[in-house]
Amino acid sequence: MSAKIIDGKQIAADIREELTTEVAALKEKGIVPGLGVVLVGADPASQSYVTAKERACEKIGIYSDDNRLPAETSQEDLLALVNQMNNDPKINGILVQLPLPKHIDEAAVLLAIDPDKDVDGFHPMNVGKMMVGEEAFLPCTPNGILQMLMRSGVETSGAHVVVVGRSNIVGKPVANMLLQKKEGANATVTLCHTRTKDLSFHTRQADIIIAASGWPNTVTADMVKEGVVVIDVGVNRVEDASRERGYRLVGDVDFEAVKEKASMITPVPGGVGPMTITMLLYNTVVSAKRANGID
Ligand SMILES: Nc1nc(=O)c2c([nH]1)NC[C@@H]1CN(c3ccc(C(=O)N[C@@H](CCC(=O)O)C(=O)O)cc3)C=[N+]21
Repeated sequence: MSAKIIDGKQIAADIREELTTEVAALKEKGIVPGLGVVLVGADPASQSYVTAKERACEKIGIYSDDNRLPAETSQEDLLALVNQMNNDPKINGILVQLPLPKHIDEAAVLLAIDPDKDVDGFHPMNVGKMMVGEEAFLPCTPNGILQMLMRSGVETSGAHVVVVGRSNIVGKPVANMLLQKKEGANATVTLCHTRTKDLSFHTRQADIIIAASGWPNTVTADMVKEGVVVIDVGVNRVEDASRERGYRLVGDVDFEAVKEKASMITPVPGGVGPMTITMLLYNTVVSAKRANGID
């Protein structure tokens, strides 16, 4: 039997509709949520993500301040811009697109963002709060994954979740969030990575697999049990001359084969990606409300 496809685009559209209503109500009170976006350099994938984020802001009524800086921008200049946004009352959220050029210390930049405007949830203050289960801005991709599971009726409580990939922006935080003692989490979590011995031993035990390795075909059909729920976080560009853009997007999972064994699976594109952007909008609206003493 073929898996039910979890439609990330549709779930994202549902949440964006809720947010649009909320933003309109804020506008009545004279409040316009604002997002400051910073992109350093001209990486094509980063450019397309940032453009998608700005378009999404515009669509739901969030003001976005677009800052595209040359790759040679100094760390000092970048920190000055972050500081300026920290002090700008029109800006409720700050997003510095990662990765940054090698000459810039990423950790120093993330640390410079006001934790109350850190809508990416990457500041160590928010990472720490998330870890201990305190209220914090939650990172967008992991939070999008939890929302997708919840809204698709997937039971995480007591489920064995196997996460593949230990990045700071997906693997580590999603593992942490799923083991929190709260609704929509309460999972038993195994976190696998490049040094894991016998990856398929682990993935075959999984009720839910979250693939965030950054490589196509990391998870193949022989590595999963019948009925597994598969969340594919990968966004890999593979050359494809038949496409207008010259490439197509594939995830980290062998979708066509795995979907024959899974009970539910997310596609790429149209899965986790649209959820990531939506949770960024969500955090920005929450931040604007907090800044104005609402909630
Ligand atoms: N500070 C920071 N915050 C991030 O949230 C962040 C980042 N840096 N660096 C890179 C990753 C990656 N990321 C994606 C966002 C949207 C899609 C997305 O919308 N993808 C569409 C397809 C987009 C396309 O066609 O290219 C989809 O999967 O359907 C994917 C990936 C955010 N990231």
